[in-house]
Amino acid sequence: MSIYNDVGTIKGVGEKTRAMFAQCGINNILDLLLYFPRDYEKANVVKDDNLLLGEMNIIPLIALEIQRDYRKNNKTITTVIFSHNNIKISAKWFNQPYMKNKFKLGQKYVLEGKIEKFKNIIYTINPKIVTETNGTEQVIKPKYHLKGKINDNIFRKTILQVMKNIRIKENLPEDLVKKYNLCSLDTAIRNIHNPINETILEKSLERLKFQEMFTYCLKVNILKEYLNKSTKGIYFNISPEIEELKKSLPFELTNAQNNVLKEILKDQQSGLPMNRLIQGDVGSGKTIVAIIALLNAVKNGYQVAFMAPTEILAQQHYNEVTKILDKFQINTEILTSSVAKRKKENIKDKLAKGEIQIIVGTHSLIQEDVQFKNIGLVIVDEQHRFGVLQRNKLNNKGKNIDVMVMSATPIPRTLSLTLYGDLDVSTIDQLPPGRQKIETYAVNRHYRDRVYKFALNEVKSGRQVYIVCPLVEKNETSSLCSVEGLYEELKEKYFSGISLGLLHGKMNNKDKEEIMQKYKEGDINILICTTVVEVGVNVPNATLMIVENAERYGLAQLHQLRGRVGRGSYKSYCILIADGKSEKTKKRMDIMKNSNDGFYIAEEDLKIRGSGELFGFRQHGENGFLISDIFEDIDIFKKALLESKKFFESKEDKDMELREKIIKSLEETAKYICFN
Ligand SMILES: Nc1ncnc2c1ncn2[C@@H]1O[C@H](COP(=O)(O)OP(=O)(O)OP(=O)(O)O)[C@@H](O)[C@H]1O
Repeated sequence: MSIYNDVGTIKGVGEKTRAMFAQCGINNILDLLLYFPRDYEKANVVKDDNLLLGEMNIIPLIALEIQRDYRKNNKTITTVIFSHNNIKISAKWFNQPYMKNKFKLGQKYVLEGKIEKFKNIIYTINPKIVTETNGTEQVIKPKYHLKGKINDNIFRKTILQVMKNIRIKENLPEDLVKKYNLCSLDTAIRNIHNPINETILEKSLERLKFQEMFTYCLKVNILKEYLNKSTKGIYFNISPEIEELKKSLPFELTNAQNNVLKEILKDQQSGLPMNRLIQGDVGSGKTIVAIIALLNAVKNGYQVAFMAPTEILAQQHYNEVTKILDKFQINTEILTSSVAKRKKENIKDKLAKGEIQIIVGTHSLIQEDVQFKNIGLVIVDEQHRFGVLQRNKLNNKGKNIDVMVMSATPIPRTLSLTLYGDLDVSTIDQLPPGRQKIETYAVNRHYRDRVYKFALNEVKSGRQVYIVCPLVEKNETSSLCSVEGLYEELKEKYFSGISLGLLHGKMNNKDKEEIMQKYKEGDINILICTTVVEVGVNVPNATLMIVENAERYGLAQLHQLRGRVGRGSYKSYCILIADGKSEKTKKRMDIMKNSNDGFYIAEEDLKIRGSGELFGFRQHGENGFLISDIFEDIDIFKKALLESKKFFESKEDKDMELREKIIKSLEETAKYICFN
């Protein structure tokens, strides 16, 4: 069995299942193996008296009594009483009357369920019947982030089938595996999908994270060297239109903006390819600096591409570019997935002929078959993604073009030096004048009434409000707030007669844009949304940001969210509704209350997180890493960085062929883990 075989070749995977896998982007066995779980469900295996209240337990029982069904709140409730070591456990099923037929009095069973206690009654709701427990002390089941009809069971079965027939070869240098006491790649991949116990699971995660970060650092090194070698770039003149543009702005650039601009223009005049990261705190005014760089490249006769991480931001950048550069008569277009097919073809055609000078789009601009006549500068607005691979691809679009990366997330200096090790870094370390401190409060759920009344007052004074929730739809099994649930709850109770808008990632792009546009124009007063608004959205009239379940977010993310207000001259507020009672949550909320400085917050965030939080799963590939979180796994990252440097340097005098082999193997698998 080869890892590049189609999933359809796996025993038990027919056409239908194959199509289901394809919906999740899984086409071959490698895709399947690298589709890591988003979380694990753990259950304690009860032997004698080690029953854990409030936890999932797998527990052997004897059926004592089958009670008659009854109805409550429109639900049929089925109850069977069991005993375990003389403890009575009442198992209840909702709307599953057939469950009682599965038991015979006096017989032994094994059930899996969360065991709770109310007064003197020990009970479990909707437990499952378990057939095997493998004799272990704990059962750990992976949970996957799956789309469409496929479920965890089908996924697990298929993975187990593959594991029977595959051996994964070690591919890290032997001395590294030994030095850090890492488990083998084979063990890691097997246990990530089918953990024997928690210790091995943690070792497996550690190994894969190390590998992912080691590979990442290696790529940064390779890219850096490549960029250093490709010395010939484009020579740009300083166009007189820059001064004209600056004069036409309704504000003066800050010193920090001017300094960064100088660095950019120096790069442009140097005749060497620019590879620069522009960092700045939220609202520091990165966009205008980018637009000036665009203008200069265009006035030197080159085409430019401006890429944003989301469609909303691409649209916003497009509006800003066309507005600010209006009088310079530059042909500017936007290319995103919501552009109609014919128009898209037309734009691509014009780009290839050089008839469009500025193209704004999402990151997919580089994936698509977009050809340029003479591209000279690419600006990448990178959000939280550290896309070395993507940046590498840019080099295929033109010979030694200038690349400018804008990062909207303040990153601790220690990290940015390595994450963006292939780039020169400029920092806009000053906010435009007149910005007021955003007053920040952290409250618990009991203050919600006051918070919403406060929101109402803001709206009555003509301002606008954001309310951010972690979920899109209501989920009966979760106490987290959802966009749809909150909308239902608030629309009559607090906000009747007020225009509310909903915005989340499950909406199609056209609807998202429409809502955002309405909000910008002030037709929507309160926007209830998920973190799709997180980065870069600019609505100066918005003055209140409410974050529900604030304990769920990282500090960098909260800071980004808060940065959506205080963008105009009005006094602005951020209210974090956090229910976590832990010391850590309290500390985190305090940092938010006491500081508005993104770089300081990022450093503090890093300190609090520390190591040992190996379960920091992100959605599949969200920030460019499949399994690692650069903040939470900082300790592993440091080791990987050190070793990658040594590894790279030890290969210094080796020939280019070897280098290219490494790059090729990294890019072919393109998912950080290479099998051989
Ligand atoms: N020097 C300045 N003086 C006054 N206002 C400015 C200045 N520079 C930019 N602005 C304005 O500040 C606002 C924020 O700028 P911009 O959207 O570029 O921020 P940003 O750095 O991209 O922040 P974020 O990362 O939050 O998107 C915009 O409304 C912009 O017009």
